[in-house]
Amino acid sequence: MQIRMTVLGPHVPRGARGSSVDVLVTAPSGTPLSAVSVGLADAVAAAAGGAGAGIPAGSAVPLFAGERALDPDRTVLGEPPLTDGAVLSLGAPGVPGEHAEAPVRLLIAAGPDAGGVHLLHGGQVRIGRSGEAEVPLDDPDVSRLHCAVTVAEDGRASVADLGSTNGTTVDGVPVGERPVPLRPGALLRIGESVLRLEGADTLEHAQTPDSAPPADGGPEPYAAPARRGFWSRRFGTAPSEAAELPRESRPPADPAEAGRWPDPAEVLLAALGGARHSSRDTGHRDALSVRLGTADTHGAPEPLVVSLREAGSLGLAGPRPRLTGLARSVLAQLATLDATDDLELVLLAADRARPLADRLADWSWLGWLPQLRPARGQDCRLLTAYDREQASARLGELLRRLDGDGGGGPAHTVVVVDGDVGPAELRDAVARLGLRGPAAGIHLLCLAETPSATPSSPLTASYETAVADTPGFAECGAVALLSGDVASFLRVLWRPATADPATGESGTAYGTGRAWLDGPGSDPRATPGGDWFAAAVAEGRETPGRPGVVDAVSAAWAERLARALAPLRAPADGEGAGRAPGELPASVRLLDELGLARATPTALTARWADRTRALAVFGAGPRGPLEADLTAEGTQPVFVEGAAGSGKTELLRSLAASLAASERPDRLQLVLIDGGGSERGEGLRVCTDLPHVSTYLPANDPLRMREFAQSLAGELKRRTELLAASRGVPGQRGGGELEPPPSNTLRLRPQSAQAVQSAPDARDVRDARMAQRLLAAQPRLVVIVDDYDALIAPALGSPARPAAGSVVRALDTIARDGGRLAVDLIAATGRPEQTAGASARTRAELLVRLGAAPDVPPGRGELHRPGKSPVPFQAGRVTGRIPRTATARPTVVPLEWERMGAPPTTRPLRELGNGPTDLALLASALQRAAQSAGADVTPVLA
Ligand SMILES: Nc1ncnc2c1ncn2[C@@H]1O[C@H](COP(=O)(O)OP(=O)(O)OP(=O)(O)O)[C@@H](O)[C@H]1O
Repeated sequence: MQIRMTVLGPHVPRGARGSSVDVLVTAPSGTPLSAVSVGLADAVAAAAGGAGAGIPAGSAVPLFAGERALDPDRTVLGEPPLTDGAVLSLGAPGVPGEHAEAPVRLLIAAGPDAGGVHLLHGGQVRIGRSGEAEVPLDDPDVSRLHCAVTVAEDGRASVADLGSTNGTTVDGVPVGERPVPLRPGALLRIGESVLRLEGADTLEHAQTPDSAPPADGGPEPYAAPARRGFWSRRFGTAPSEAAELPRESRPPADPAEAGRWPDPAEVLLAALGGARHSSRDTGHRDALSVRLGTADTHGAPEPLVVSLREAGSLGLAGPRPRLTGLARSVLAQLATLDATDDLELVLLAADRARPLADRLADWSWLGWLPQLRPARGQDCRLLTAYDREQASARLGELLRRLDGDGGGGPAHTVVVVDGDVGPAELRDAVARLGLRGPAAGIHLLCLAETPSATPSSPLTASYETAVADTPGFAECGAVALLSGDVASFLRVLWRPATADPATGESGTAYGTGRAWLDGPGSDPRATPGGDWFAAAVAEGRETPGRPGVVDAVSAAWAERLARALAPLRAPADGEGAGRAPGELPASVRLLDELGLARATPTALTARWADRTRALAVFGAGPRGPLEADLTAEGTQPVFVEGAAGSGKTELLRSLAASLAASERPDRLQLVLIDGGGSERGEGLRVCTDLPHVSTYLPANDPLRMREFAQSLAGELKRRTELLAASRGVPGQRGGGELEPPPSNTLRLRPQSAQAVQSAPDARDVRDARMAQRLLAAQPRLVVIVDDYDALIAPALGSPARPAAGSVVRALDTIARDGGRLAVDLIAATGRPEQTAGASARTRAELLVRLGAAPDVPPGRGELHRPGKSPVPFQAGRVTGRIPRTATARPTVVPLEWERMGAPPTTRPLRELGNGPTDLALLASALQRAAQSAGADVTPVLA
């Protein structure tokens, strides 16, 4: 399990360098905070430049979530408040959280510093540009101390101007220095900002019956309505048909539409509400639609909306930081309002013209969003690119989808292209995505740094600069250009829609857009570049006809929103909805699939006590570990087919290891056979340290092979006779009352271990109950055979040749009768044509095909069962060498956002070629567990 969180250092002013660190915690689920608290403290100390940062030494490092002290032994990683995106403070309580009981909230609904939600507890708050203001507002047209809002004890609010330069209005009526009432819902305008009060009664009203408590229940004490409630309040049930969005958004005439385009503050509240899904799924009429700002229509703000589905791609141009503020608002809306599982976000921020630190400051907040996690098997930890290599990887993944390699995964992808991407081939790749992407559900959000459009720098200049500097900008079907002295205005322009030459219809914009974008010349008006734009400006075709005020939000706002969304995970697939094979990991550790990342003797003893079964774990399946209980009916023989190098031997080792982890060695024994002898490398010999292995037979020596075959046949016979005896000899007391075993298994429990220690020859057992007890006490025997084909058809001159037949015959008996006798067979073949007629194959209940598809990693396979559809899986790996630290204890490593887009193989957890293998770790832990359990092994076979 991996959790990303932020740890704030003690007594360091917020924002000071090194005062906080983002970390990635890797630990088995259920790990208490105490196991990582020292690691967290070390990470903070390292970020602050070593010791002396006021961090208490030793293990007793107090940690807080907000003001709340966390009990290190009772707070568990992965559970609230220790979920993805959490913020902890070290040594001292953190900043107190806002209190949900506040009677009134002040929302910054629109403007260049939109999104703020301020809880008013009563008394006066001053609003202004100054740091002195209780509600600071980064709006250049707002005075330093602009106006004051006072909440009386009865919850009623009033507002007064504080002698501002540009004045204050409430619902269009100017406000002087004498306080006037400010009712919930009334619009308070100062500078370019719109503020709105929500009273306690509005809040209660907003709570709908399906509101869920916040997902983290932790340090964010907002009383926001849950997201589901939020949407149902506005839309009722989600419209399922995609209706066309009006190209020019009009003020909603229908009051039911009033909340259709939530302002940034409402978006934040929706995110903090923490419900799992928004109802804006792919079929929703407003899916992928975003509000960019507001135009003033008779004093009422009218949303400026662009649908990415209609525009294909959207270009934003203007000076920073307003440009980034607008882009954040757009992305926050998509991440919050569109269904999490339907949307994927990708960031390309590899423009070397800007220092990496600036790019990280702009974008690291995105890293917390669940929509940036790779869900289509992309080779990275986040869908981000901060350098050319990562940009090339991201673009490659996206372009492959244009070529039909869709895979499973989210329906829509929005790619943020922040400035240039570098070499010509990458620029071309972005342009291709801009042209063909929308038809495949891939939309660009192109950001270009340009001067603000002013009388001295016309719109066309902004557009030309944007097209020249940011690839993909020329392909955008709609562009929003920031304008005005301080870039607090914006203009939205659309490319002219043209009829589809094929049908003559003007369908959705990207449909028609594609027609003319794909081939310049297919429409005479559609010349690439700025001609359409110049024409639009000349014709005054901006939409709407006058500038609006931009919605821009701060980095802190965006990070807060993203952290709130971080713990949202895709829900489990519905029954029968398997994951596409491409989504399986390229490699998995068996220990992770076993839930035994820390293979300690205690954990193993607990596992043995917990499951007295023979659990064979194949690896990672579409919905968690793929496993089979060999004591259940219809699970053996297990037969594995696969070409050389497909991972057969490793799979057999994993099966052996998982069986050993599921049952005590005195109750389950492993018999291992390398059918190709010992010349073929390590084979199954590496498993012989597992205390369960009673026999290892490399097929080299005919003498040993014959002895083995005899002893195996003898054991099978003994068990067959015991079984017959246990079913009772007619006429004998008690015999007739016996029930047959419930399945093909011997599940009977031994009543006394002593009774079976002196196990007499089965023929001497005359009493059925005694026979039953004896049978139940027989250890289960699992025979695992690699290179079975080499036994069936030994090479000419092979030393195994004279004796192979006797071994094969004994194995045939197991394939036929083993289930009843608690003897199981697992066999693998590299030459399926040689083994097609073998009983193990013809009777196989579980058939594994490894490497069935081309170009799959070793260990990728499918499990076939008669009459069922095959299940894809990635076999567990046990002979990988992983640094001991990774397996033995949880780790805390600083998060390097700029490296999250690189292939995960470069992370410190990769196999290093030193340290013990997982198999060796497991074997030694099993030995110790067996010792302390007193589980002596008396090999069943001679
Ligand atoms: N599940 C796995 N995950 C990662 N790597 C694997 C996995 N299984 C096998 N490999 C790697 O693939 C290579 C081949 O594996 P293995 O020897 O198990 O294949 P095989 O099918 O038994 O081949 P052969 O028939 O030649 O013996 C080895 O280098 C192994 O480390």
